Amino acid sequence: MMTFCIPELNRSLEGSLKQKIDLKTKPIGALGDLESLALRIGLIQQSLSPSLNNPHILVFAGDHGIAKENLVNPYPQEVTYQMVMNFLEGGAAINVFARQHQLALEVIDAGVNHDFGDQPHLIHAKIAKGTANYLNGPAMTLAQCQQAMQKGAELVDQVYQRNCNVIGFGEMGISNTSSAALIMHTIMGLPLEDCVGKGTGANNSLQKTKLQTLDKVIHQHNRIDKKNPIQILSTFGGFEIAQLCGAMLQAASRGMIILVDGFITSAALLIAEAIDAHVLSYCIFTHCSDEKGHAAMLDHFKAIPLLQLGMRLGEGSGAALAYPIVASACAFLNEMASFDSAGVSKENQ
Ligand SMILES: O=C(O)c1ccc[n+]([C@@H]2O[C@H](COP(=O)([O-])O)[C@@H](O)[C@H]2O)c1
Ligand SMILES: Cc1cc2nc[nH]c2cc1C
Repeated sequence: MMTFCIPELNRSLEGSLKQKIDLKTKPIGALGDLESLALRIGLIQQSLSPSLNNPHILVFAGDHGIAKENLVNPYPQEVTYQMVMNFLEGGAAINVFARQHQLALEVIDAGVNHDFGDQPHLIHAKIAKGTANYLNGPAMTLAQCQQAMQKGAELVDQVYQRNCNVIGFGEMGISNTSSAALIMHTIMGLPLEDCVGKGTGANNSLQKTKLQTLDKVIHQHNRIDKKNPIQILSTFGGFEIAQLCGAMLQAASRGMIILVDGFITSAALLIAEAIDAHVLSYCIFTHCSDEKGHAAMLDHFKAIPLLQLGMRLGEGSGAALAYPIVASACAFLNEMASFDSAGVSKENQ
């Protein structure tokens, strides 16, 4: 069993960071949420002059046994590997946004049901060619789950060793909104219908079948221990979700800034939080996805997302889009003049 050691956020610089922010040439609080963002970045890095180094987006891809039945997913399973090829060729939304904002992008085969052969730019971390169908039993064994978490952690360490201190996580996996909904329902205890949404675009009829199918899955696994996050992850998870979970825990252990994307990455974070709640201190919630359930998840994390654009794509797209805002928070803290340095008068009330 792997262990993570996430340091509790040291708040000793909070007062001086707040003072530095308040002394910038602006009315108190006028940079709104950018100010709390700057404070969070300073606390994570334990610095009054933080810096964002070698930002990365890691996209984990995996397939799901349930997808073959077409009961929960509008798109067929092969779209997962086809989109991985698209990522490698540079044509997906995440490629465009990562290029635009100069973010390094890594694509990981966590468990896609395809032989990619020799793809030099793909990170080969396949646990198996897709999970088992959770209608019949757990999606993966405990050993596979731990192996996946370990692999996710190792990949973060490799990026950390390249001097990266800010990392966004994305995913690709047909049917993974179903895994995320099952995890959300089990951990948060909300009714299943509040957790199940349209995913890639289920129509009303498919959404009904999706809900009925996932209700069956919940009944099938009604003896699950709701206090055992690894059991929940191995029962409902995808390999990409398990790698994300290990990756997030390791990133927090290394004191990195974590950019959380949408519904599925947030479900991975629910598991990570249940393993070590300190992980949340290192997270920046980049956007509120349009997927039903994400807003409630963000409330659970007490998160104020940076963006709300009605997006429900995944791939880390929200994290990439929000990166310039995070960079601006860091930049104003470092570069803005203070009232004293610029000779501007302070308020007189
Ligand atoms: O990130 C999100 O909030 C999000 C919301 C809906 C769908 N997705 C993406 O859509 C895929 C899963 O959708 P589905 O309908 O096959 O469960 C998967 O590849 C996700 O990246 C992602
Ligand atoms: C085309 C397509 C692109 C995606 N990117 C993330 N999930 C996706 C699902 C589909 C179907």
